[in-house]
Amino acid sequence: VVGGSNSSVGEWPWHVSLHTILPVQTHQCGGSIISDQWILTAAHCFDSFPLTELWRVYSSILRQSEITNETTFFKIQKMIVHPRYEFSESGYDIALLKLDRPLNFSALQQPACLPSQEKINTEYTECWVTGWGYTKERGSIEDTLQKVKLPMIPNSECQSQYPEHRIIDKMLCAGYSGGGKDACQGDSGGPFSCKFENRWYMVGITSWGEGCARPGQPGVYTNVAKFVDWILEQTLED
Ligand SMILES: COC(=O)c1cc(NC(=O)c2cccc(O)c2C)c2cc(C(=N)N)ccc2c1
Repeated sequence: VVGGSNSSVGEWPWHVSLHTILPVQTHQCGGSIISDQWILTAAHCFDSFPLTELWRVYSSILRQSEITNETTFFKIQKMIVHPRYEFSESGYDIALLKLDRPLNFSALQQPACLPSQEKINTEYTECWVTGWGYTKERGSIEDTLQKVKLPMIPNSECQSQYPEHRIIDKMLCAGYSGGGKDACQGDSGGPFSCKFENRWYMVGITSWGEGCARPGQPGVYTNVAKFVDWILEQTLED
């Protein structure tokens, strides 16, 4: 996250850290708890690491330095990448991870609400992106979970800022025209969370952007409301 600040303990209890263990263990992506056994994240996180055995899921983490060999983690029992995903910029950048065992909800690990289909995104005025990703384009993974408040941008305006891309209705955009605040590499898969009537909704999944925090190059997110049917089909079936 560029231009953000440190989160505090339990501020984003649905935000999890996804690590790969080879060649060395590292944080790769964020994810969000949506039920006691399912994590929502970005499909592009698995482009280079498609094997479930390579991944570990850490919940109730504020700092990456909390993670040691003794820290408990979840393994991935099942990985479902959206069938229409090809690469971030073409959309459908969404995946579901079934954990090897249910997690116990607590103040430090609990789900955010899935948005309702009809709730149009323009109603959200209090949205934040969070993550352990880079704080600048040529950056590195942050120790403390960062947060930054971002305004949503109408897709028409976002499309005009990305003339070489197709900004589809299954994407949403957020950021300041002057840049300076944005998600970045390493924040992928994490939540774009919006508070509405005293509840937090998982409105977006951090997906892509041209560089990070550049003026006129907003962040692009998977529009979760457009995938709620798919999410329920895949997770209630089990
Ligand atoms: C693998 O890339 C990502 O996962 C990756 C690459 C990005 N964009 C880049 O152009 C970039 C950023 C930093 C370093 C870098 O080399 C690149 C290409 C990303 C940009 C944003 C955003 N601005 N909201 C969010 C997630 C990104 C994830």
